[in-house]
Amino acid sequence: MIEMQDIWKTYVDGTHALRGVSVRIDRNEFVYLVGPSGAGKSTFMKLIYREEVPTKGQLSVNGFNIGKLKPRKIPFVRRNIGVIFQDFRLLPKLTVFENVAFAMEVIEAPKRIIKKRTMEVLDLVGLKHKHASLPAQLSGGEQQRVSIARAIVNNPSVIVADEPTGNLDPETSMEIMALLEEINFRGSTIVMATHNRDIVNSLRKRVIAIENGLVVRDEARGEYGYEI
Ligand SMILES: Nc1ncnc2c1ncn2[C@@H]1O[C@H](COP(=O)(O)OP(=O)(O)OP(=O)(O)O)[C@@H](O)[C@H]1O
Repeated sequence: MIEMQDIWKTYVDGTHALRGVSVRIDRNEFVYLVGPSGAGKSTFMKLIYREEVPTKGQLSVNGFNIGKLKPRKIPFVRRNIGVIFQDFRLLPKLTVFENVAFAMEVIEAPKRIIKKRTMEVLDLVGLKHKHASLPAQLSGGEQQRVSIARAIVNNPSVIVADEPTGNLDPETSMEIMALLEEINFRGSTIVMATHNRDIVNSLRKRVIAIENGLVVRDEARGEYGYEI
């Protein structure tokens, strides 16, 4: 569960990226975050995975008070949150298997379990047969599937996806969405920032619209609502 109460985020240069956001996202929800460029969507997500800390307000993720988190608790909170980016962010010199396994190595999982679980998630995203390939040998859609495998390998309760289909063609985007829906169906909460109006309007879910650092709309089974 994610709960924001009057969250402000002001960057060091004085930019108010969020100006009093209050929102509650329950376990197992699937939420689209929409809004114009610069509205504060990425900031909203960075606060959830604690890449940034709120300037003011209360933020709790899975029962942890993110603003007041002790440094030694940060890895524990992060391992319960999977992050997916528009540009995949795979390590270019590591194979598909190694990219995914790496996320388990950092939490010091036993080798045998790493091998089993990594192959299991590669199977889930349909890329078991490409485990020995390098990212550059894969298509964009395949690279995004590897990044999804990496995000889910530690079984996080929350998945944060920042424009996961931004670099993909419509057909590949739909395949990625099917995968995210499957992951949601298996029990993870998903928060996805997107500019993709076709996806939002066809796969209806809760829509939270942010403009100028404020939530301006929050609808169950909402629409994209912007022209571009
Ligand atoms: N590290 C930073 N330092 C200063 N200002 C920042 C920083 N990161 C973001 N901003 C500013 O905060 C505001 C919100 O940015 P954010 O990236 O959250 O928007 P966004 O809705 O994700 O935009 P986009 O759709 O273009 O990705 C913008 O004005 C942006 O320029």
